[in-house]
Amino acid sequence: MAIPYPPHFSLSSPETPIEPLPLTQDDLKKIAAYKAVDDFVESGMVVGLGTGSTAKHAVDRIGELIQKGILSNIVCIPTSTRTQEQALSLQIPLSDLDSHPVVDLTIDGADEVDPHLNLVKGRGGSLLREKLIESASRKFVVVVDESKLVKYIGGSGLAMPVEVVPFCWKFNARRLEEVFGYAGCRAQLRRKGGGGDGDAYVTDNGNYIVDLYLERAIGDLKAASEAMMRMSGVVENGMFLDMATAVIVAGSGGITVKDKV
Ligand SMILES: O=C[C@H](O)[C@H](O)[C@H](O)COP(=O)(O)O
Repeated sequence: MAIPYPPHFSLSSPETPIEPLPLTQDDLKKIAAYKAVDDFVESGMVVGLGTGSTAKHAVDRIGELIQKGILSNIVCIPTSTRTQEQALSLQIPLSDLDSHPVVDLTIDGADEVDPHLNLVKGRGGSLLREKLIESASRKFVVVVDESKLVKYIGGSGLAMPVEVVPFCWKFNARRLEEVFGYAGCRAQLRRKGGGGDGDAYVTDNGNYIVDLYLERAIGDLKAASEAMMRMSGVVENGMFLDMATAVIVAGSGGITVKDKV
């Protein structure tokens, strides 16, 4: 059941009642991200910082609570250079997995969430560092607006990202199309600016991304993920299976928290 929004997201007050404006998608992202920080982050923790337009709000909130002295003795591990820059600008103390191999909690967004809390991630290009840090996390809390909920992985019809080495990327793109031909797979190199003829988009790790577009369900997700990871030159894939411990969904009717069962 959805929980109504907390008071600090209220758009009106008894003193100054106003006609509530409809919440934008970014408002919903912020609501989910703030709830995750307020409910899960505690002083003394090692916290993984996700990447993307939803995770950005969580990083802002952590920075704010540190500045106010509400959170202390925290060290954070960013999942991308973009998040690292944001955290540095907020004076959030940073570390990495080499120094802190066990992470208490990571908060991150997702591109798709299925009913079993399996995820697609990486449309922002940060899947490899995200999977590394989220796999090392005791808790992995996902924050999304309701548009990210899908019936099955790939069900949005949008990209399923696969990070590949630049060397012979076309060969690997063709192999991915062949292996997932039964799901009507089309593989496309991600390019800067999203156009069809620009330079290849390059990840923080110097790799390329091949986006898979599926016409039908890919079937056994674990088998599909393993099939990708068996290909030389495939570095990581955007399916995050059985990793999320909780998903916070903000929708027009309120916040829903889905826990892993
Ligand atoms: O690489 C990017 C990440 O996996 C993001 O967490 C994911 O793409 C969701 O991003 P957003 O919150 O901007 O929709």
